[in-house]
Amino acid sequence: MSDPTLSPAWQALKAQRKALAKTAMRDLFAEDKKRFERFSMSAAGILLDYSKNRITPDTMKSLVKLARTSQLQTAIEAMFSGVAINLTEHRAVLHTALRNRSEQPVFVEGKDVMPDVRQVLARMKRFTQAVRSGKWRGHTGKRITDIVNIGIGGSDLGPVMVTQALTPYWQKGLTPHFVSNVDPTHISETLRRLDPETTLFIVVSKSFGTPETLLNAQLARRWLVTALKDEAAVARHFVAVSTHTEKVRAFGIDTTHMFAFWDWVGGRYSVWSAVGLSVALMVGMDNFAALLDGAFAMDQHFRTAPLAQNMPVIMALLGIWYNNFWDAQSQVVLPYDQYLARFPAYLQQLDMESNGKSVTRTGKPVHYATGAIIWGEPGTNGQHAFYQLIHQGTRLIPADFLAAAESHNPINQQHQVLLSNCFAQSKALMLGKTRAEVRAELTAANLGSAEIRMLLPHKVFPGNRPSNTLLYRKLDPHTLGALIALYEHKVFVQGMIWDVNSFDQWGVELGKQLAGAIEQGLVNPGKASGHDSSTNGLINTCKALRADS
Ligand SMILES: O=P(O)(O)OC[C@H]1O[C@](O)(CO)[C@@H](O)[C@@H]1O
Repeated sequence: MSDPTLSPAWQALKAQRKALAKTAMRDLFAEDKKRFERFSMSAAGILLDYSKNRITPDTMKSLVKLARTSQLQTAIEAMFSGVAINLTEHRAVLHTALRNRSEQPVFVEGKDVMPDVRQVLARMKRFTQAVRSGKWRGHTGKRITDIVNIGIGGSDLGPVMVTQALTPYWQKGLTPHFVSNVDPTHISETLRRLDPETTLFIVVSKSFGTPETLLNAQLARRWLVTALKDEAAVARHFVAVSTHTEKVRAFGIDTTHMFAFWDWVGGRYSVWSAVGLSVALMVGMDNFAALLDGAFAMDQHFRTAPLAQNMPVIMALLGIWYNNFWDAQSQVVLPYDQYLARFPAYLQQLDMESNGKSVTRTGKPVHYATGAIIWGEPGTNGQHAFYQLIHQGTRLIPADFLAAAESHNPINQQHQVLLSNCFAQSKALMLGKTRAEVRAELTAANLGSAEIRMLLPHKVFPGNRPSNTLLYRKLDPHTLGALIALYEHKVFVQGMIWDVNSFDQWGVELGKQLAGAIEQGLVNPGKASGHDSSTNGLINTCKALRADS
């Protein structure tokens, strides 16, 4: 892949950015009454309104040209058809096969993976039915009431986000828990509330070598065996999800109670596999299948729609527009949907672990910005916390608003209040409030001229702050599946254009390596001296503080 910044499309975009520097979106809206129709589209039950962006039809044309320059269509086909596009790990990237609801085979190194995918789904179905119906019982014969997913990163964030998002579909009498942090407080506080006789642990780890997960799983295992006074109890209370049968066996989980997935599924793309077992237990396999269907619908759209009408492509290109041409450093995600409270956290891993890279796929340093900082909170909470900075701060922060037209909890008019806040925020960000408007308002409020002069600069909103709005009927499993797939593909498109490998994560390794030596320093007696002075100082102060207590 050649340097994207050298392409004519990149150069055209630079010129357009200059030309648009003084253009206000409020004027673009005034000039074009059809701006919403022009810059909105629907796919898989989701409407994307991208009219409140600093774009003209020419901008979009150049952005699409940029995508073409990156041979995006070829790359999309390569991903879907099992080419080993994760070059540093020599792996195919096939989360799309996990939700391939067609009869089409998907080949990895000449082998159709679909029979294995379907077989695991069938096993998940049998298992979830057994637990949900009470056929699968704990060691002492009691029904399972609590499910604890032990995993971290992709083995936690997907399951927890999706489970929470689908709360209205939960089976009565079952409660989910998620333990991820190696901080013993996390597992301890969870176990404190649980009854070992009725608790089922799902240990989820692609590698089955992640210390956080294994330590927490060992603690849980000890807690169970101590309480039930029988090693054999593990068989009825522990299942595993992993790609590593041997390691699961070595840990002491019967591999007949193991659900497999494959190394062509990245951790942060794995909720569609047996990694989603906690989701399937809570919402049932039919709803899990609807989640897969929704993702498949978005996959079909992504694979077949022309680039200019392709929702993930448009979102990716808009992200690049702000990231690389307007120097935006972050992207805020604002779900006006309480069920999506963990969606920003989920997207942080999806996006930042995928595109937080500074070398190209062939290992050359990049000289342009890549992955944005992703953050966010559900509306309206964010409004009362950090929106001040988005509206009047010095930084440009493109926003994604997400909202459902219909609530699962239609009480009084409260959902309309939520929606009106959502639409008002994107309108306010786009319009802003000019000096003249503020002056007129203050004058109408009968303020004196000195007071008006003092207040005026504080009350001006620059506006022209970009946002997308994603609107759907209701947050059901199908819609959620489509929504997640939309963001997955957005991340992929950006990675292709930036020419980074979105599917490895070497950046998490160094800290893991160093933690081992530091742990020795904390555990061994005597003063630590083998590190830099800061690290030695922290270890030794920690020991001194402990000795004093
Ligand atoms: O599922 P595993 O192998 O325990 O890994 C957990 C997480 O750790 C990471 O490798 C990064 O620390 C993530 O990519 C992954 O989702």
